[in-house]
Amino acid sequence: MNNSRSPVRSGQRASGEEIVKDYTLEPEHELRFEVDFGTTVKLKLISGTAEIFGTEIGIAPEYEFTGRKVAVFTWRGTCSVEYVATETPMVSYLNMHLALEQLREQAKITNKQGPRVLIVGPEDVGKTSLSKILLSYALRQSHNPIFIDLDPNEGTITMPGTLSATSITHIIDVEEGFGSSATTAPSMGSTTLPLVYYYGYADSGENLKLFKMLTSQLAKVVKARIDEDANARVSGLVIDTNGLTDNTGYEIIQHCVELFYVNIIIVLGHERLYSDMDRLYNDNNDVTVLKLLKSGGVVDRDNSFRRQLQMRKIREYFYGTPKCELSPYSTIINFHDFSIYRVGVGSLAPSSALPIGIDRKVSETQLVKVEPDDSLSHSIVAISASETSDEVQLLEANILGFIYVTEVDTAKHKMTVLSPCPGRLPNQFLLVGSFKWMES
Ligand SMILES: Nc1ncnc2c1ncn2[C@@H]1O[C@H](COP(=O)(O)OP(=O)(O)OP(=O)(O)O)[C@@H](O)[C@H]1O
Repeated sequence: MNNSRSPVRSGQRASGEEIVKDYTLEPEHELRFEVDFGTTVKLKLISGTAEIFGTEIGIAPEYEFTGRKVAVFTWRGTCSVEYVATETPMVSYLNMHLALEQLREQAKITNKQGPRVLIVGPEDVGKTSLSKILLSYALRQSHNPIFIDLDPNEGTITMPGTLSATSITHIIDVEEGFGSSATTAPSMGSTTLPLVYYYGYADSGENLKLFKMLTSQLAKVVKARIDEDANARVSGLVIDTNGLTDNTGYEIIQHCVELFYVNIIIVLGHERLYSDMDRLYNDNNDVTVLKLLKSGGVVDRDNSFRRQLQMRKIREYFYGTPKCELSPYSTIINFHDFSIYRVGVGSLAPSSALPIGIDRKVSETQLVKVEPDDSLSHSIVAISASETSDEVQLLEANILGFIYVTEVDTAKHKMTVLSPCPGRLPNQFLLVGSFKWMES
């Protein structure tokens, strides 16, 4: 087989019928394919080298994809939609990585912090994919950057609705994404990663005050980790965000730049955002604003596809993936052993439901105690690490894990919940957000 080309075989199974297709990729070409939920595409590299969002794929294994949009790229050298693309921005992404590596080498010499990269842009421009590429390339060069996921929509690391940080110490799995690589990262020093906060909303601007509060907490812990871990300090940070192109988005970007001492802002696929950021940081010598092209392969995902992605992520938390199945435990818990809270305005009854003359002033970060009833059924509930019921502590505490409320029995004051581990829940303080899931 010609070493400068990478033949790839893909097979799609729809209603039991298997179609096998062979593709030969020229150097710097990309095979792109979209797989619907309920359909499976298997992919096998026959010879040569290829990668998926920065992670190299092997020749022997067969990779399976469902509900995914994928690009197989080869330097040397399919599906409901598939094609071979000759124009990809991968060379500019590689150059970006090389520039970051130079900054890491400089940081080693000066014993300073490596690059702190913030990736911004509108929805569906490939921000998460670029994060994966930059992180995977850094890992291949024995660096372990910290990945900060500030996109609560998908819950790239654990659950939708979360804000998290993890150290990248394992390759990012091409089938499972960050999930397994992030949660198997070893903890180092006193600052354990992955670190997860429960924000409870899908959009970072939905409860801006809470978002800022949680990201500030996250930044404190990341800073502590960087202070005690020289490799993390040199490797730097890659921060992924969700679509931030309006005024609230600009506020979030500036907040993140300050919090994480960001020195490189990468704007993907949005001219106006680039020129606004460039103007904003023009006088700031510490921050460089760069623009990179959006890959032609990035696909818009409609609300229904995004919802399916969220549901899959929740399912995977409890039941694992085909490669690593988990068996969650169903447990009955008493109402009086737990305190359940909701955060913010959206959780409250309308003012018209309050007694006449009672005024209600609710802050976006006010906690409201929830008395369990049927409305709690099918909710995803986070177990807080807080040691007390103090409002600030509860809001600022990280998350120990999640449970799913299967059923609420108000007569017996009991709830049936699904938990990833057997035995008692690790804490009595629970937080409920806006995410519901129907176990099927
Ligand atoms: N080069 C490519 N070829 C094919 N599909 C791609 C390519 N790059 C990204 N995608 C797919 O496009 C979709 C959107 O990409 P991605 O999640 O990286 O965008 P995003 O900007 O992070 O989105 P969000 O708005 O959720 O933050 C994903 O399903 C991803 O797998």
